[in-house]
Amino acid sequence: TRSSRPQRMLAHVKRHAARGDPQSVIDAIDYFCRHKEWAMNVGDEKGTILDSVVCEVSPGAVLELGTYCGYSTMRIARLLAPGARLITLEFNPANAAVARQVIAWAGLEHKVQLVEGSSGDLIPQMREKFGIDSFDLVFLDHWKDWYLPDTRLMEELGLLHKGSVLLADNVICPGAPEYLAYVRSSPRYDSRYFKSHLEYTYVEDGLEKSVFPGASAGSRP
Ligand SMILES: O=C(NC/C=C/[C@H]1O[C@@H](Sc2ccncc2)[C@H](O)[C@@H]1O)c1cc([N+](=O)[O-])cc(O)c1O
Ligand SMILES: [Mg+2]
Repeated sequence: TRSSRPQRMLAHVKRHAARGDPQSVIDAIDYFCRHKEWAMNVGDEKGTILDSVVCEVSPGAVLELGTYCGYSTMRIARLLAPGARLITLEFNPANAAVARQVIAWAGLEHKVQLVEGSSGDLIPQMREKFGIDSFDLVFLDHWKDWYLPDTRLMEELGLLHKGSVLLADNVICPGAPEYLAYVRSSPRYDSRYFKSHLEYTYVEDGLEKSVFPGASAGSRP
C-alpha cells in the first residue's frame, strides 16, 4: 500500500540527516515540509519560540501532548539538561512508530519516553507509572479541543506546581478558543501570546504561554 506522509518524512530524514545530529534532523524535516509535503510539525518559526521557552524554564520534567512525528519532541529534548526527562504521549500507533525512529535517528531516545495512548487515560497514570510528581513544562499540540479538559485534569491531579508553564500550539490556527478563554481569564494563570505563523505558511498562528502561579491563586475570595 502507498506510504504515509510521516513515512515519507522519515525516509527523507534517513536520506538527508546525520545520525546523532538533532539539528540536521530538524532541518531535514523543515526542508521536507517546506519544499515537498506540508505537515503539521510546530515548524522552524514557532520552534524558535518553543526553544526559548524551554531554555528559560530549563525544566526537569516535561510533558508533550501529541508527538506526531517527533519534531517538537526533538526540539525540546535537545535542549534538556542531563537527567531531565521528556514524556510524550501519542495516540496513533503509526505516528508513534515513525516518531520513535525520528527520535532515535537524532540520538535523543535516552532523554525521551514516548508512550502510546490517549492523554486522558495516561495523565492520571503519570505518578504511579512514571514516577512523576509534577511537570515544569507542558507542550500542548494534540487535538485542540482536548487542551482544556487535559489542563483541568492536570490541575485536579496536582501535576502542576507554582511556576509550571503551559505552552500551547495553534491557539489561532486551527484554534483552541475554549482553552484560550480559560487561561486568559482564570486568575490561576499569567498568560501571554507569542504571535507567529502557521508552520511553513504566512497564515497567522501563535503559541500561548501560561504560567501556573499555584493552586492557591484564584481560590482566595
Ligand atoms: O490538528 C493538529 N494537530 C493535532 C495533532 C494530533 C497529534 O496528536 C495525536 S492526538 C492525541 C495524542 C495524545 N493524546 C490524545 C490525543 C494524533 O495522533 C496526532 O499525532 C494541527 C493542525 C494544524 N493545521 O494547520 O491543520 C496545525 C498544527 O500545528 C496542528 O497541531
Ligand atoms: Mg500544532
